[in-house]
Amino acid sequence: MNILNASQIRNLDAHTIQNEPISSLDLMERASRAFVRWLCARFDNRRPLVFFCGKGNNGGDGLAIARILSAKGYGVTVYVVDYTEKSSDDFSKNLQRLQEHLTVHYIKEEKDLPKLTGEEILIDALLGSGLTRPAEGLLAATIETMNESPARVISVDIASGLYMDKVNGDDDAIVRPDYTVSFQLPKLAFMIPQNGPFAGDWLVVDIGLNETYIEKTKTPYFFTDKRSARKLIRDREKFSHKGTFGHALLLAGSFGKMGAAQLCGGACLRSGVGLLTLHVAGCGYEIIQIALPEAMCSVDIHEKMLTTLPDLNAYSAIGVGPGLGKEPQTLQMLENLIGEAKVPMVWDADALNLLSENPDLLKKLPEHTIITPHPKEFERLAGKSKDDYARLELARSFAGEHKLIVVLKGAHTSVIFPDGTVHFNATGNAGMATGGAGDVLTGILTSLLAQKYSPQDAARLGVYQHGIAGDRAAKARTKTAMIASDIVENMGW
Ligand SMILES: NC(=O)C1=CN([C@@H]2O[C@H](COP(=O)(O)OP(=O)(O)OC[C@H]3O[C@@H](n4cnc5c(N)ncnc54)[C@H](OP(=O)(O)O)[C@@H]3O)[C@@H](O)[C@H]2O)[C@@H](O)CC1
Ligand SMILES: [K+]
Repeated sequence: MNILNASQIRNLDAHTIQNEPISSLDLMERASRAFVRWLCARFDNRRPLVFFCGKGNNGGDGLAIARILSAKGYGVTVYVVDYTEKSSDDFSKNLQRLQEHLTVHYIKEEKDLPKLTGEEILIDALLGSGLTRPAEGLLAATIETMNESPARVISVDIASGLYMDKVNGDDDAIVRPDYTVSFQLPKLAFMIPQNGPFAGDWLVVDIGLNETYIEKTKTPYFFTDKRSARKLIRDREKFSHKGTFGHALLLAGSFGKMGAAQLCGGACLRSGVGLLTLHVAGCGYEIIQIALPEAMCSVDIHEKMLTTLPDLNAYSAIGVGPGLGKEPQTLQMLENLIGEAKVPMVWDADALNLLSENPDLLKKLPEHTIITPHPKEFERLAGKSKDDYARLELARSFAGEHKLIVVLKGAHTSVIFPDGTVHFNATGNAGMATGGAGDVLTGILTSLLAQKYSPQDAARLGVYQHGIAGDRAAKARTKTAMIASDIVENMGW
C-alpha cells in the first residue's frame, strides 16, 4: 500500500471529488460514517462524548461525526475552538446541520475550556492534514486540556498538531491520543518511532478515495500490510521436493551464546527451507544436534567460537551473526566469507558490529546483502542522526551508497532498498523487544533467500511473517511473558 504525503493526499481528495464524482461535503459525510462505524463497534453509548473541533475540514469531520452519533443515541457535547475568523465551507455547512439538533459551545478564551471528569471519551478534531505550523494559543491550551485529562482520546485522521510527513519541534503542542482513526491511508508520521505517543493505536478506515490514483502516485514510502504480503508468497507446488526449497547455512553462536544459533536455526526451519546446516563452535555441536534434530551440523575447529568457513558450495543462502562474538578469528572468518560467498546473504548482530569496526569490509559486502540492524547497530554502522526522520533518510542513503537492503528493526520495521524505497511493516508488537527476537528474524530471512525469494521480497515477507508470529505469541502468552522461542513456535500463516 502506498503512503502519500500531505499534498498528495490533498490531490487525491480533489481527484476523487472530480472523478467519482462526489461533492466534498458528501465525501466528508462518508469519512465521518466510516469513523462512526469504528467507534460504535468499540464503544457503547454509556460514556459521554466530548468533541473538540477546529474550523477546517478536520473540524467539519468532527461536527458530522457528532451529529451522526447523537442521532444514534450517544451523549454528545461539542466545543468549537474559535481561534480564527476563517472556516472551511464544509465546516460551515456541517455546523449549520448540527445546530439544527444541538447547541454548540464556543471556546473563545482559555476560561471557556470545559472541566473534564475523566469519564468522557474525547474526540480530537482540531487540526488534521492541513497543519501548516505548530499549534499555539487557544489551540495549544485545548490540546493541553485533552492531554491532561485521564479520559480516553480518539483523534480524527491524525493527532492535532502532528505533521503528517515531517518532523515536529520538541516543544510542539500535540494531542496524545489512545487511538487514531485515519482516513484511507496510513500516514508516514505513524511509522516514525518518536511519534509513538502521538499516534496511539492507529488504524485506517476506508472512505473510498480513488484507488487507481493512489497506486499511480509516485512515493518512496510503502506499507506492507496483509494484502501486499500475501502477494509475495509462493505456494508450495505439489511436485516439489526438499531440493526445491534450498539449503541454508547459518553461521551463528559461540560459547555462552548457543541459544542464538538455536533460535535462528529453529526459525529458519519453520519458514520453509528444504535443508539447514548450522556451522557452530565445538561447544555447540551437541546442543544443536539435540535442540534441532531437523538441522545438520558442521563443526568449527575452535571449541568456543567460529574461526573457519565450511565448504560453501552446497548452500543456496547464508545467514551470519547471531551470537557470534567479536573475536579477531571470527572477524577473519567474515573477511573470508565476503571473499568466497556467491549466494545471497543476511548479516546481523555481531557480524554488523564487526563491520562497523571495520569499514573497509563494509565496502566489500556483496550487493543486495540484507543487513538487519536495530537502531543502535545502525548508528554504529552509519553514524548518529538528530531525529528519527533523519535516521530514515540516512538509512535510505546508506542503502543506496552500499547497495544493501537495510532492515531497520523497531516498531513498523522499515525495509529499505538501494533505490531508496522504504517498506514499513504492519505486523509485530512491543512484546518482541526481547533478547533473541532478532536471531529469529535472521533465520527467517535466510530461509526465504535459500528458497530463491529475491532479497527485496525475502526482506519484506520475512519481516511481515516475523511480526505475525510475534503477534500470535503475544496473544497466547501476553506481550510481557512472551519470549523469542514463542515467536518460533508461532511461525506459519
Ligand atoms: N482526503 C481526505 O483524506 C479527506 C480529508 N478530510 C478531512 O480534512 C482534513 C484536512 O482538512 P483541511 O485541509 O481543511 O485542514 P485542517 O487540518 O482541518 O486545518 C484547517 C486549517 O487550519 C489552518 N492551520 C494549520 N495549522 C494551523 C495551526 N497550527 N494553527 C492555526 N491554524 C492552522 C490551515 O489554514 P491556514 O491558516 O494555513 O491558511 C488549515 O487549512 C483531514 O485531516 C480530514 O480530517 C475528510 O473530510 C474527507 C476526505
Ligand atoms: K485531529
